[in-house]
Amino acid sequence: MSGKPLRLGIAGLGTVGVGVIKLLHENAQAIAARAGRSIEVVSVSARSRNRDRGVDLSGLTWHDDPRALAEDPNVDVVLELIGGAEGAARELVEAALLRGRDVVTANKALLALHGARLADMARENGASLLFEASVAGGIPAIKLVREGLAADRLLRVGGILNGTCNYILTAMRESGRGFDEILAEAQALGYAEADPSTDVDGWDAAHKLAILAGLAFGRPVAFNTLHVEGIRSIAACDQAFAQEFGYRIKLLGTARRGEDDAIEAWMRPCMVAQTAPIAAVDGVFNAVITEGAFSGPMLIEGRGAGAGPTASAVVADVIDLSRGTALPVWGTAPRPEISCQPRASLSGEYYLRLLVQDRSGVVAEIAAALRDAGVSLRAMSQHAAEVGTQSGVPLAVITHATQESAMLSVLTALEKLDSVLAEPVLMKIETV
Ligand SMILES: NC(=O)C1=CN([C@@H]2O[C@H](COP(=O)(O)OP(=O)(O)OC[C@H]3O[C@@H](n4cnc5c(N)ncnc54)[C@H](OP(=O)(O)O)[C@@H]3O)[C@@H](O)[C@H]2O)C=CC1
Ligand SMILES: N[C@@H](CCO)C(=O)O
Repeated sequence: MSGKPLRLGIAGLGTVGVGVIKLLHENAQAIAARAGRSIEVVSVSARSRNRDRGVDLSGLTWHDDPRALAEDPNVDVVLELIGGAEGAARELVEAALLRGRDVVTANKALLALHGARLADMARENGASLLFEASVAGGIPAIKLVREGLAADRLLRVGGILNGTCNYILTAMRESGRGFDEILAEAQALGYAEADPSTDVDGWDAAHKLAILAGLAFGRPVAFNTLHVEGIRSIAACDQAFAQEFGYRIKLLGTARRGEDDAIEAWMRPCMVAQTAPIAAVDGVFNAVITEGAFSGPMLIEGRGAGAGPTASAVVADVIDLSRGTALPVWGTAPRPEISCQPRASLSGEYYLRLLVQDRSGVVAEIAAALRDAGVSLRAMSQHAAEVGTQSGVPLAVITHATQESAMLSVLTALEKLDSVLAEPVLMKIETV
């Protein structure tokens, strides 16, 4: 074991930052044995200096400005655990990389939006940038794709990448209650943020998918070309229809390699068969799926968030740096960003749910809209009006395989019908 410790500067002392300090303390011996030397925290930064964080910070250098960690001569590795694609987090990471200093981060927004530029900065300055904790918390998703499957030609990556959404969808299904009620419960339990939009509107999961896709296909994807939908529109009746048709609803992300290496990538609520392995991934758990031309399909399930799982991934990156095993950011020499194919080019079976007037001729109007777009029906069901709701009944159809462009035409036609009382809900039926 080397006599010289590896010295860390930690910016951000919230859930993850404090989790890292606790893990380094509680598992110090095993970590030092694996890293080949001891790992020491020497400097820290957060907003509020006086907050009791439940860990002993005495003897550590405190920086009010996290960017000072990039220049602190006693720091070997900077840990960015602040969060956010812009502001202090981005400034710190860029400042550290520009000085050739190695960085470990858990920040998926930063990587998804600025990964291409950060990879260039890391390469140009001989620094490493590691981010295992940014995707699916404690699941070693990045190592799986970048290292374990390095020899394969990946055809698909994705999975369930947001624990808050998976918790909400699971609780809705199990209890029959609506989205708003379960969201409030998730907030009370500390799963969802006070402003839950990053989670429930799909952005957090989409950031993670973009990172996985970048690693799988050896180049960053242009994040603004990903199709992103959240789960706010899912109602109790959708859960009931899903059950009836033999499906479960999951916020699912997929990035798929198409012909000529074009990339299809989306994050959206989907129907998956009740018998599919991913349908059984419930509650706050995440699952990462890969499919390689040589390795075939794979699914890993685990805790995608929380202090312990996330700190475990952060410290694994630190151990890699200590061992000298860090790799290029996207696993290969940097290549330019690639755009995802437009939504209209997708295809598959679809679930379409409407709230419609309960009168003669309505089903014929809807069937005509589907017929005009060349969409064939596989199944249809109508439920009684929910007690206490306004007039209108939920009606759902399952289509045979079709182009998404055809389903978008159907939506346009339905907008013009007086019999359709609310915005339709369209979900892809995904075979995983
Ligand atoms: N929580 C989780 O389960 C997971 C989180 N992540 C990622 O890890 C990162 C950290 O998340 P988490 O620990 O939950 O976040 P928290 O909100 O719990 O902590 C953020 C920390 O950053 C500090 N901070 C905020 N702004 C500044 C600033 N301008 N200057 C200095 N310090 C600042 C805060 O200081 P103060 O405490 O003084 O307010 C706080 O200590 C994020 O990128 C997140 O996406 C990834 C996987 C899972
Ligand atoms: N908010 C995320 C955890 C951080 O990645 C989730 O619910 O999965």
